[in-house]
Amino acid sequence: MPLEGTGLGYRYTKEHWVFRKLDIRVKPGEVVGLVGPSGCGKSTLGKLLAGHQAPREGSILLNGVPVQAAKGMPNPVQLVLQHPEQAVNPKWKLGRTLEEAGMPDKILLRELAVEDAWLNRYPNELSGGELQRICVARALGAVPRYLIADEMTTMLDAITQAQIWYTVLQWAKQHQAGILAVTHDAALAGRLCGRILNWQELAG
Ligand SMILES: Nc1ncnc2c1ncn2[C@@H]1O[C@H](COP(=O)(O)OP(=O)(O)OP(=O)(O)O)[C@@H](O)[C@H]1O
Repeated sequence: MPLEGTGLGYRYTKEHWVFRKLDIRVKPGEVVGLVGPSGCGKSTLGKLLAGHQAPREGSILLNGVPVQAAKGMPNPVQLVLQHPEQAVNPKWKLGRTLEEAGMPDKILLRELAVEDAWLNRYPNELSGGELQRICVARALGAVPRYLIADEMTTMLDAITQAQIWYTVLQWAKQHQAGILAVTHDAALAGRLCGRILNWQELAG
């Protein structure tokens, strides 16, 4: 069940293509790092792969068919962003946010050190690291085939970063899910990933 982008092109304005003719393939169970300079288009690519934006050119296929969620089901390609406060509804208590994609099981919540009391709070009542644990729980609770982790732990302290990645990698292994980790941190990518893609090679 590979996730495959072929001949991808995207532009925000008429004049400027962020990238064109980009090919990328991630296999089930693979942990792939994507590194490249600021502004080159990594986050844009992540949004395309997760279906948040449609490519202007090219196709994105999951197991040979266009990526789409079955009716009433969460997207099989989940995206976790760097800033969790931008990814949740500020007016919803976090229990509601978590339930939206299907309540993650208790073991996963415990492994991510999500406390029950947080579910009864609003996003602005948690720290960035606590809120990011909720966002990771929500993404994995959707039981995705692929996780796009876009600078997922960049803003967090080293211990929280390590805890979150440990849980995510264990989960991915158990579920044979693929991961694309977008990061500036080549050392982190080296520790986590079985394969590293350099933007320059990818975008030609
Ligand atoms: N909504 C938008 N409207 C116009 N241009 C945008 C928009 N979002 C991103 N861009 C531009 O598209 C290019 C790629 O942005 P993107 O966020 O994908 O890069 P990135 O590689 O993820 O960068 P960084 O590593 O700094 O997060 C940049 O030149 C950026 O300014």
